[in-house]
Amino acid sequence: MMMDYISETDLILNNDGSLYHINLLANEVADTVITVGDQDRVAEVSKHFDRIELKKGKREFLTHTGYIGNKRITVISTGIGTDNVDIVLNELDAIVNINLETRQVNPQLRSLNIIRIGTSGAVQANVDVDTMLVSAGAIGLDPLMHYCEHSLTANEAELLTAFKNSLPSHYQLHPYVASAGDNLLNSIGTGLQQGITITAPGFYTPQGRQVRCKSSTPELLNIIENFEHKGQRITNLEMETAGIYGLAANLGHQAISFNVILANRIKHQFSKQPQKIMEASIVNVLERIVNHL
Ligand SMILES: O=P(O)(O)O[C@H]1O[C@H](CO)[C@@H](O)[C@H]1O
Ligand SMILES: O=c1cc[nH]c(=O)[nH]1
Repeated sequence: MMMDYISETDLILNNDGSLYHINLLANEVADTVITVGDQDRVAEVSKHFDRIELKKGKREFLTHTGYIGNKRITVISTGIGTDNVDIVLNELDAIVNINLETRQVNPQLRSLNIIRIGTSGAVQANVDVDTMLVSAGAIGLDPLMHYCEHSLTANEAELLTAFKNSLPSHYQLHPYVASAGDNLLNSIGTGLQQGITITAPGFYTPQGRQVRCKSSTPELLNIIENFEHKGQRITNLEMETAGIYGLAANLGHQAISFNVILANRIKHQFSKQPQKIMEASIVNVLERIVNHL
């Protein structure tokens, strides 16, 4: 009997042997993977490649793999939210760490560098619109990591307890904590403003926005702005980082999230030049990858 056989319904392959959603084969993923939310941002990244060897896509998951000099890079869109992060990270991991013919985990595991370039809203007055911020850690208010075994460092556990204690007891929120990969934080993440990022399971009421839906957590933004733990503050809100950090750690990959700050929620400001600041941020992150990875 084969050991640890992963069944046809646990890991679904297309007829060409590619992964069900992301539609990629084993040799089509580089060790350096940039994730972006927006499909249109994939080409905004790959236009800086010297050579593109692959363009493939299915649903919101568009992938370009290519080279800058000798550095092979994959850029893939996740779409919005950690439900999509679950798909992209599990399928990327399956491509590099599972033999798709025998359906067994490879004896030698590959560790990817997973680098998010996304947009975000600041929750501190001193985090300016049109700047870029690295998430040293993330607090997930989405449910993803509650379905995956994960252990916490002492610092992560303390942060989680402190954040839980800051929430009113009637809030139905179940936070988790995950951190950036140390190797990436200390290489391509240096020299930029850093902070704690909250990953929300939505853009409107889950991020404290008041439009027509009446919020059941009206103090949330204020609590987030004023939360402090050992001199650390929550800096920004978005919708993928905690899931990427949690799953990457669980699967043995390194991850880092670069947040392009388009909104300042405290000052009620929104960028007047989102494309321009995203373009500059992409160039900045690609230079960091080429020079330090
Ligand atoms: O710009 P992206 O990468 O999509 O990231 C942010 O923007 C989307 C919301 O507008 C969410 O996905 C959020 O995380
Ligand atoms: O405020 C913002 C801006 C971008 N993305 C988010 O999720 N929130």
